[in-house]
Amino acid sequence: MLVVEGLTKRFSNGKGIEDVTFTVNKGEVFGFLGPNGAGKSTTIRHIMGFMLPDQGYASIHGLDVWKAQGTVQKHIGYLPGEINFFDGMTGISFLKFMSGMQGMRNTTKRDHLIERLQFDAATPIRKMSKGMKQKVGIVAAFMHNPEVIILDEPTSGLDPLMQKVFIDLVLEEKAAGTTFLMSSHSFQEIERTCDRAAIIKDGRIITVKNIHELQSMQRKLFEVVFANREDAEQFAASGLQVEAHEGNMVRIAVQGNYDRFIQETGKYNIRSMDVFTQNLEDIFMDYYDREGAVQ
Ligand SMILES: Nc1ncnc2c1ncn2[C@@H]1O[C@H](COP(=O)(O)OP(=O)(O)OP(=O)(O)O)[C@@H](O)[C@H]1O
Repeated sequence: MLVVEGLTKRFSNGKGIEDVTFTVNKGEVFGFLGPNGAGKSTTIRHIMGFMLPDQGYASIHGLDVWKAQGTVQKHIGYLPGEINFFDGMTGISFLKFMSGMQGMRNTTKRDHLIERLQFDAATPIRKMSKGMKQKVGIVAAFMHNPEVIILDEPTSGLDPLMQKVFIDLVLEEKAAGTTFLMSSHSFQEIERTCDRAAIIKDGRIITVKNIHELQSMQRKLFEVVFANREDAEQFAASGLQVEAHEGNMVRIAVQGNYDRFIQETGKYNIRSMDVFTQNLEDIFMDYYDREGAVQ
């Protein structure tokens, strides 16, 4: 459905993207992950046909996004990373304007989305918070039932409840066969929605992983408090990866395989247990540190 092949753009400051290549199949949700400045938005702007690459191309439905910009954009819903709407409009007047551009008359889906995202669309955009603007942008990207939806950090500015609503929306559209490309810093969002994800750093794709591989890259820290000190000591000496040990508390790092951790904890009387999950940035950094060179 979406093909990105050798996409290269060098800005005059030496930054940009280099030989970015991946494909997204119909009905797939494809994540695009990487630290700030890695090249996610630049790649997405090329896919939208807003920028002419120095080399390579992107195509949707077999149509080159640059050459067939007008046709291709009819199939796409797009949420930009930085939303600059027409400040003079209200949310609803902006959405009506966008529907007009898309030649869309049926407003059922638009109204349904506004209801799901719970915001007052009559508010002037200049008075909207970042989260509210983000909601307007999400409605604009979804409301015309596009075949492909491209989202640049869709949940930045949304509270946890709305992030969940957004995830549900993506899953519903995915079930209906919509194809997604989504850049994100949120592991939960990627984990809950994506089939595969590309990791980009310094303008280059480092790797493309399926969601299970990605999950196995995630390290979790378990902070276990034992009923007595001796148990804590024995547990800490059991060969698991101990990050900290103080009195009755032992903090263990687990990556991928939980079996041994569960076996060991099962032997003792435990008073409490907390789990801390690594965020995406930490996973990238760990990954780059370990892998070093580009794969
Ligand atoms: N028009 C431009 N002119 C010059 N440099 C640019 C331009 N657009 C982007 N860059 C640079 O290219 C690199 C990639 O930027 P890009 O916005 O694609 O990163 P990103 O992965 O989307 O980051 P973030 O997570 O912060 O949104 C950055 O170093 C950025 O400063």
